[in-house]
Amino acid sequence: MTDDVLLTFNAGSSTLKIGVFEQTGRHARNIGRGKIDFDKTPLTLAYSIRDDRYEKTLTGDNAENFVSVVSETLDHILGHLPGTLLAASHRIVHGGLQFQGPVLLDDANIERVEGLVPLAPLHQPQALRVIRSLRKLRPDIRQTASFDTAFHSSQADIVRRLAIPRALHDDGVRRYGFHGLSYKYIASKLNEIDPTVARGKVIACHLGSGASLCAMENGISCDTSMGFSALDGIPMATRPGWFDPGALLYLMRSGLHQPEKIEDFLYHECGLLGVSGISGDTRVLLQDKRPEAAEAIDLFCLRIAGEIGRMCSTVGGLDAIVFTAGIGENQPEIRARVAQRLQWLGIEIDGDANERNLISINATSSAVKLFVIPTDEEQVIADETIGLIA
Ligand SMILES: Nc1ncnc2c1ncn2[C@@H]1O[C@H](COP(=O)(O)OP(=O)(O)O)[C@@H](O)[C@H]1O
Ligand SMILES: CC(=O)OP(=O)(O)O
Ligand SMILES: [Mg+2]
Repeated sequence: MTDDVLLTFNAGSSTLKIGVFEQTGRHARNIGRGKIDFDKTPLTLAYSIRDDRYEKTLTGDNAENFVSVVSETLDHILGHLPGTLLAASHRIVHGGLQFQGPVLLDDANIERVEGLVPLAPLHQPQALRVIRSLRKLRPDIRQTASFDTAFHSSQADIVRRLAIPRALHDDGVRRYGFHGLSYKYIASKLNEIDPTVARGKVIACHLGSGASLCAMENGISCDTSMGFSALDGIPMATRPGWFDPGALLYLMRSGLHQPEKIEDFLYHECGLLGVSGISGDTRVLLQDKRPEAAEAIDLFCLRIAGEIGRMCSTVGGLDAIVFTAGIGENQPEIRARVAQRLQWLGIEIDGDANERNLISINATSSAVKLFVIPTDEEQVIADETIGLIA
């Protein structure tokens, strides 16, 4: 029997990922994971704790009756927890200027998080609906928040500045950057794997359906590819990455008027899906023989390599590249193509190690080390929570 158990919630656009952790001193140890996939019907909660696996069909509905989804999920998991619940902790994408580290979610902080919805209109509400439902169902459960933007608050003011009038920057129109919980995990894991390299200049590539890059020095964020919103930077599954605002003005004059339509276009119709016309999933595109599929992958790799080049100039060099998240951890072909485009930096990949998804994938002669490190945002949320309430 464990005394204190933590639940983490990572609410994405199509999934709710759940982590179960036990507190061991000042650390959180993972003992379970679960997921609800909102694209699948009937809605099913699948999770495991230690060696036991559970699956439960939910009667609640993603859109209509979300409180009931949370209620059923909570009842089920609480029934199988090997201890008492210390806190329910959430990944929140946007912390704005206010949140630079984890916080307790009291009513005032929930209001502040709510106030940031316009900055992350597709991500923030996903976490908030879980938080609000839990608050309603079980106000006695302590809730905490860990922010994606917080890790980047170390960046120099000039890196965070957009070239627009100063007053707008002061009002918060600036580059924030995201996927910070993932980068924090990568920085700490790299420090275990290769402490010398971790003290140097490292570019981590978080390549999931949302994708970004982060340049770090001594484990501290110095630059990142996402900016004011999670639309900026490199192309993603269905988002374009940097996209000339002049082209957007042109589209608006040509009939794309309503903000909701523009938002839907930018978040759901561009990126790999838009370029290929086939899919936003690299697994599908790499199997497809049509030239549009190959072109989408090629553009993705070109833009990743280009962004790495730009960031080398921010930190003044490069010691290692780390690949992570769904694509970074599982797609050797994409890692190989990015590395090939960076041969001018003295980068050489070890083809065999790369194919096998090993942790270290550079050739011994490579001027830059290359790593594949599976990310774990839930672990960071759990560790931050223990630090917060200790
Ligand atoms: N097992 C896998 N093998 C190859 N590619 C994968 C695998 N899993 C995911 N991917 C790729 O990663 C993407 C999803 O990454 P993930 O990090 O899970 O995204 P997110 O957390 O943003 O939903 C998929 O669209 C696909 O391109
Ligand atoms: C910030 C962001 O893009 O997150 P995700 O990758 O979960 O969509
Ligand atoms: Mg993700």
